Amino acid sequence: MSAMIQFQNVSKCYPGNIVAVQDVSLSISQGEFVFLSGPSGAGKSTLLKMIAAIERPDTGTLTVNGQEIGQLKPAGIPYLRRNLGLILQKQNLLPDRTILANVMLPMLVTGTPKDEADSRARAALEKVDLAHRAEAFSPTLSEGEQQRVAVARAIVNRPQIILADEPTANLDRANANKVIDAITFFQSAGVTCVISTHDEQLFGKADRIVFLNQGKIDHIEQPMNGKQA
Ligand SMILES: Nc1ncnc2c1ncn2[C@@H]1O[C@H](COP(=O)(O)OP(=O)(O)OP(=O)(O)O)[C@@H](O)[C@H]1O
Repeated sequence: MSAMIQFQNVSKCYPGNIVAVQDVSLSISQGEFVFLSGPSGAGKSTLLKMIAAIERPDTGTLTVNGQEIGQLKPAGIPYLRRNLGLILQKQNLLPDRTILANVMLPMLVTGTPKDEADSRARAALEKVDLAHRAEAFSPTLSEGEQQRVAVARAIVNRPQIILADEPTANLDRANANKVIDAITFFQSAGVTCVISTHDEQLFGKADRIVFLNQGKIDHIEQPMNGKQA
């Protein structure tokens, strides 16, 4: 399978000489489900931010869907992001719009006709088991339900890649599983998923778990066959 995301000897420092990522080489195939794990400060969020071109590598090359992030011109960023579904710990749902309107928003921004946006948003809410709350406002939803809305919002534009930064932090087991199961549903349809997590109980659901420590890859596990790479 072709590489959807390829880090080659990538390093990244923040101002003040803070080394966040050090010489990381990692190839993620199209349709793969990868968890990034490791202690706080290990560099998980920084890797995700570089894939989304929120940060750029200082050295090395990072290629996402055929585009080299370090060479990306400002005009190329919306195109890259159009193919990414981002799920963050805090979802930033608009509190004064319905759940349906929140999920429709990314499609309306990219010019999808309203009727189509409406039906695709309802279908996405169905997938995260929230179709019955379409007309509700986000402050009336539990944190777990809001996170599932964020999953629906991230996938409505049919991205090729889903990036999630600790999407199950602060959720109880049942809600954490629902969030991951919703993401897994889209991954089974061929979407590449890269998710940072501390939650070891989720590890069995991934193709690979990349353990980071102090900005470097410590080791990689493949839970399906128990092999260590
Ligand atoms: N904007 C920033 N400016 C300066 N330093 C930063 C910035 N963002 C992250 N860092 C530092 O870079 C290192 C890697 O941080 P990063 O957020 O990637 O780690 P993480 O593995 O995602 O941690 P956590 O599990 O706590 O979210 C840390 O030392 C962090 O303090």
